[in-house]
Amino acid sequence: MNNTLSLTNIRKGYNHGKPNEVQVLRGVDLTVGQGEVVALVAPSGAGKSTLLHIAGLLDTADEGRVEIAGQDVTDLPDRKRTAMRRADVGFIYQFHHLLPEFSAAENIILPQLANGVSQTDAHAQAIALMDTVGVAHRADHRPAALSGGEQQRVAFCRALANKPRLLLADEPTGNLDPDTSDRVFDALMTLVRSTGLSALIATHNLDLAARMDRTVKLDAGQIVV
Ligand SMILES: Nc1ncnc2c1ncn2[C@@H]1O[C@H](COP(=O)(O)OP(=O)(O)OP(=O)(O)O)[C@@H](O)[C@H]1O
Repeated sequence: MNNTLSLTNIRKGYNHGKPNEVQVLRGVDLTVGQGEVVALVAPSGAGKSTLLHIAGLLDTADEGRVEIAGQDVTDLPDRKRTAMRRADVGFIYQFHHLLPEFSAAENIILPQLANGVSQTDAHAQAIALMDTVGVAHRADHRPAALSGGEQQRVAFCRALANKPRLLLADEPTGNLDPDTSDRVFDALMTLVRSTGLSALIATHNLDLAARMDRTVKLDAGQIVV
């Protein structure tokens, strides 16, 4: 069976004026199997955001191969990369980035409408997802009226709204106090498990990492055991 994500020998540098002065990723090999939830643990500045952006087709590597669901997407033209990102990848960041002028439900409905889903179906999907993470009763409230934990739960629902194959999360509960982080992480895992999604979740928190299927460590630009 194909892996949902396969990264092979990924290299990425930033110039800072000189050719490749900063080598952030130095030959990363990483896979995420179907339905597998992998923790990505890395010291600050190790390149985990860079790696997630390359895996999610938001950035390109200097070298190496990126495959999503068995398809080599390394050299796809921009238009196809964008289409694949929209259809197949869900992103969650440390900060929710919800649209402030729309309600919680609308924030989850809008990306579905952009993907051609009907208003009725998009609304039903939004409520079902919010129900799974315990925020359905906040559907009509704007983000500013929600707690930090509720805002992040809504952001999880938005990331999953278009039924991606792969979820990429960059410190998804890193902005919350420890108790809230724990509960919100539980909600995320419930959502991920209920959809059978494959996920790569970056965290500094080793307790959270231990609740995933497997942990990979990124250090000095490579995956270390
Ligand atoms: N666009 C860029 N131009 C130049 N250098 C960059 C760029 N983006 C990232 N870097 C550098 O690459 C390194 C890795 O950055 P990245 O954001 O991937 O790390 P990170 O592991 O996610 O860090 P943190 O945990 O602190 O968010 C850092 O040294 C950063 O300064």
